[in-house]
Parts: sequence; structure tokens; C-alpha cells
Amino acid sequence: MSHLDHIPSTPGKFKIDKSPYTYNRVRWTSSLAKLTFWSFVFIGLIFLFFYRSPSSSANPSQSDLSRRSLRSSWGGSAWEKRVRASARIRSRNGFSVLVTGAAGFVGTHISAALKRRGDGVLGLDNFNHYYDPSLKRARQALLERTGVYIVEGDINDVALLKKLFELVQFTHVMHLAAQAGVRYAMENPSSYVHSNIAGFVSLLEVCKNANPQPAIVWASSSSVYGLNTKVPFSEKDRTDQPASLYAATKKAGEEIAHTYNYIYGLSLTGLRFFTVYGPWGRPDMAYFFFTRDILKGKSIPIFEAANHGTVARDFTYIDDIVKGCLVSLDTAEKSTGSGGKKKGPAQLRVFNLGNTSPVPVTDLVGILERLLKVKAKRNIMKLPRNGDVQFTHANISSAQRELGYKPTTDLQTGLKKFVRWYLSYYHAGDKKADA
Ligand SMILES: O=C(O)[C@H]1O[C@H](OP(=O)(O)OP(=O)(O)OC[C@H]2O[C@@H](n3ccc(=O)[nH]c3=O)[C@H](O)[C@@H]2O)[C@H](O)[C@@H](O)[C@@H]1O
Repeated sequence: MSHLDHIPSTPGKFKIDKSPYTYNRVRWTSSLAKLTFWSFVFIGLIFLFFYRSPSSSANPSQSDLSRRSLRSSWGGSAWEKRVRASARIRSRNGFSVLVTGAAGFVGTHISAALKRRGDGVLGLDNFNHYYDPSLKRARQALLERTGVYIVEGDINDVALLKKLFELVQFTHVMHLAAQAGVRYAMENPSSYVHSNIAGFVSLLEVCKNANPQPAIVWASSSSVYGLNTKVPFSEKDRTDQPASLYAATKKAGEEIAHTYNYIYGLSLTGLRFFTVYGPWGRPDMAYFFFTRDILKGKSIPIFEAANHGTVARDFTYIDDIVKGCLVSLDTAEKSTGSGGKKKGPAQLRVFNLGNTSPVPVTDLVGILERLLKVKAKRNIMKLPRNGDVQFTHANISSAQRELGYKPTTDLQTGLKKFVRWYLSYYHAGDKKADA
């Protein structure tokens, strides 16, 4: 046996002599050289990972986040060209808007609407696996056909955000990237902190340093009203009793927005969306998976409150939400700061965007049964203590007064459009409708 046979095959390891107390000096020295070499390689890889690591996923687990971030990449001249082309304004007085969460339900609709009217739109999305990513890819393909490019990355990736602001002078940011869903917060609390708090702060940090600073419109949630019992919910009502971690992170977002407005002069508008539904919707939401399960003949859990109390939502159709978002962007005043310094007071707004007519969940199921022509297998159960509240109802007088916001789609009409889309998307192409 030559001494080469003693050189370990596994990097970073060296063989100890038969006797645990003595070792061969030659073997040790060559092993040490190997060890040093492989340590450098290893440290180099770690350095590369942290230096270049762009996106991570908001959802499943932190280890998933890191794993996925390794796979994502951005940069290069072709990439920069695509970014600039997508964000190029094509109408007089148009905006250049960065839409975060662009492959999401609301993000897709808003990106398409902005592009249609001639604004420059650049999307950003981490394509996480909270729900079927193939639906997000299909939305991406849809947007690509209209000329909207979605950068694949995470809002926590400050280097990426900085790069985007270097390439494009965004006039506005439509911030929709978030960990959504009320009930999932009990399963994966850290994903809510990661996206809705840390991610929001990282975005605001980059916006505040940008020159010029963009105006920001972002998605808060009706869930901030939490245990508030005064109806309909007005922006003046208390929001200090969240019933879920999701709601708490959205409420935290509103306070964080106040801080960045106060210190840095960022123009910020928070929109409290009320249970948004429609074509290209989210498979984790009740109207969506009820449709899927009714068609499959599976029973659906329908929540009711104590003493058979009605559980209801102010379901709001996506087109009404899009209108509310666009007019929020149009009426957003410029941020006042520059170079991270505030120059004067800036606009800070919060609006309810709801439909103003709550519908019991049982009625939602009745409408779906009629549209699908299938009887649902109803499994009535007690509202679990998982963050769901019994009732939501928006008072929209403030949005009406200041934005001219006026929802026009009732649940029956909106669900009809959703069902038509659902059937053509899943049944015509025979795609799997698993959330
Ligand atoms: O308005 C909002 O701010 C929130 O609206 C929805 O949350 P939610 O209203 O709970 O929407 P769904 O999860 O679709 O639930 C709709 C209704 O169906 C009920 N439900 C849900 C699930 C189920 O299995 N059974 C059931 O009866 C819920 O209690 C609720 O009353 C979204 O999921 C949140 O991301 C959003 O922020």
C-alpha cells in the first residue's frame, strides 16, 4: 500500500491511524493541505451564495426559502434590457410602476390593466409554493403576452431591489407581494413575518433611498379589523385586536408605513381589501376550493358561528379592486424626500376597498351550486379558532369621497365570471385543480 492510499477520498476529512493516540506525520501534513484546500473551496461557495443569493420563497419553511433562493438568478445585459423594456412608459404622462407580487391574483390583474393604459410595468415575484405554482406560471405567460416581464426574486433581496431602481426610475410601486391567507398563519407563522414585515421593510428601505422616491400603494387587509364588532367597518374604527397573525402582520405594515412616511417623506397608501375573488383567483380561498370540491363530489366544510350564527364576508370582485388600485395610484401624491432625507410632509392614506354588501358563506355555496349545476355536500362545522372572524363589512365612504371608488359587481355576477374561467382553465385543458 503506498502512502497515497491513505489520502482520504472525502474532502475535508483525514484518516486517523489505527492507534487513536499516534498518527503518521506525512499523512497528517498532506491531509492538512487537502483540508485547507477544501475549506477554502467551501468558504468560497458560502461567500458566493450570500453575495449573489437573490430570491427566497415566502412560504413553506425557512429551509425551503434558502434552498429556492439558490436556484434563482438575475443580472446580465439581456436581463437588464428586458427590465428596461418592460418598465418603459408608452403613454403621455404615464407611470413607471414596479408591481411586487405580479404573478399573484391581484398583481396579475393590476399589471395587465396598467400595461393596457400605457404605463410601464415591471413585475417582481418569488413564485413560491404556497399554492400551485403552475397557476402563477400561467399568469406569468399571460402577462408576458402583454409585454410585462416578471423578475423572479424576493422583496427581501435588497441587492436585487437596488439594481431594479438603478435600472428604472419608478414613479410608483404597487406592492402586493405578501404571505396571504388567514388560516395558514398557524401552520407557518414565520413566512408571514418574512414577507409581510421583513419584506415590506426591505422594500421601503430601498424606496426611501431611491432618487426620486416612488409613491407606494400597497395591500393591507380587511382582517386588521379583527374582533371589532362595530359595523360597517370604517377606517376610523379600532384595529388593535387582530384575530390572526396574518392580520397582525398587515396591521404592523400599516404602522411601518406611518414610520417611513413620517421620517423619510414617502407617499404611502394602504388599501384594506375585503375578500377579493374572481378569475385567476387564489386556490387557497373558500370560493375557489369549494368550486373544485363541489365538482369532485367532495364534501365542503362550511363554518358557522356559535348558536348557528351566520358567517359572512363582504366578497369583492377583482375588477372593482383593480379600479380602486388604479385610482389610488392616480391620486397618489409624490413622495417628498430624496437621498433618504425628508423634505416636507408627504401623503399617508388608508382606504377600505370592499363591496359593502356582506353575503353569508352558505349563500355563496348556493350560488356556486346553481352555476355548477351540482349539489354541494355541505359539512356544517363550528368556526374553528384559527384566525377567521365571523363577519366583514366595508364602509367605503372615504374611498368614495376621495377616490370616486364605487364597486359595481355583485357576488352572483362575479362568481359567474369566475366559474366560466375556472371551467375553461381547468376542464378545457384538463389541468389539475389541486391547490
Ligand atoms: O379580506 C381579507 O382581508 C382577506 O380575505 C381572505 O380571507 P377570508 O375572508 O378568510 O377568505 P376565505 O378564506 O376565502 O374565506 C371566506 C369565508 O369562507 C369561510 N370558510 C373558509 C374555509 C372553509 O373551509 N370553510 C368556510 O366556511 C371563512 O370563514 C370565510 O367566512 C383572504 O384569504 C385574505 O388573504 C385576505 O386578506
